[in-house]
Amino acid sequence: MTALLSADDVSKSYGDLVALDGVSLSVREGEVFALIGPNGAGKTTLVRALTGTVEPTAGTVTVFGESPADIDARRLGVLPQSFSPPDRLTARELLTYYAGLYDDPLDPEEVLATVGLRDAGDTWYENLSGGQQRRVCLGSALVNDPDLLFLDEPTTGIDPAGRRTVAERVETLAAGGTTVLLTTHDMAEAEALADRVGLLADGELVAVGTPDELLAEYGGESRLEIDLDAEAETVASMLAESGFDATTTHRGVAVHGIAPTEIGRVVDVLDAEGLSYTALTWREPTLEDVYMTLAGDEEGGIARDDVRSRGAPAVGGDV
Ligand SMILES: Nc1ncnc2c1ncn2[C@@H]1O[C@H](COP(=O)(O)OP(=O)(O)OP(=O)(O)O)[C@@H](O)[C@H]1O
Repeated sequence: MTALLSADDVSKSYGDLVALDGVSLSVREGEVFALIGPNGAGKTTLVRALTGTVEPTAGTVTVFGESPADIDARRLGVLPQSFSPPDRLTARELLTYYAGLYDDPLDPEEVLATVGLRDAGDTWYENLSGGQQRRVCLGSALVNDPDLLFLDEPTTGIDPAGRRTVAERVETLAAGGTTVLLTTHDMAEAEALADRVGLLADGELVAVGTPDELLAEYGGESRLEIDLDAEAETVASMLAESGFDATTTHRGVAVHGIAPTEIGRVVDVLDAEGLSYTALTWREPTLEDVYMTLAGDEEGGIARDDVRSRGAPAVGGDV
């Protein structure tokens, strides 16, 4: 498939601060691409470079094969991280206004319903809740039915049901051929929605791949988590004496490198030693584990230099 959006060795500095450091990335037509990474990693700066609102210090960006400055803005939908529409217009008036900027927009009523605001359509923007305001802003990015949609933290402040609505909308748009690049701190959202995920840290793209590829490479093993009343160190060493790879966690003990069929053997050891536990949970790796491995070094993840020496950033396909 064609690369609809690409960044080639893009860097951006603000004085001495390097916000982006040689980022290369391409997003294919119809793909949903999620950018994840810690606060200050450079996600918004990359979105702004891709949408042409920030001029890279070095490197090249192309959108629809052209420089962002030359493209037809009507083909883009952009939800910035912070966006302040006029306060004293209602949700309906705002979406009608934004629709009026385009030749062939979606019906504002339909967009209002899509973002779950039909009942609040006549409320001034300033009187909407934070999540409702975010929904209006999202609606404004959808109203021109864009070919390429940038969503910078679209679900921040939106409740779980609303997040599901947004996810369903993104899935519908992607199924209809819209290309979506989103940033998020919600790892479950990224894992569920994205065809590929890119992790930015300190301005560098540390890894790119499908969620499955990233999980296989950086997610670690499945594990059995045991919530304990007893002393975790004692339980971990007893399990270790029985040949299990057990480590302590904040809730008890985790047993690594076993198959689900071996859970009974662990329980046998606990029972034989008279150790009580409050819960046993089988845990498959998630994108949050990937994130902690790659970007959680301040919280105990591995150093990114180690990751680079293991062949990052791309774990599968092209970057
Ligand atoms: N206009 C600017 N002037 C100076 N520094 C900036 C500017 N915009 C961003 N930065 C800096 O660039 C770095 C990357 O910021 P950016 O907003 O891209 O991060 P982010 O990954 O989107 O963070 P968050 O998850 O908190 O939204 C930060 O250190 C930020 O302070």
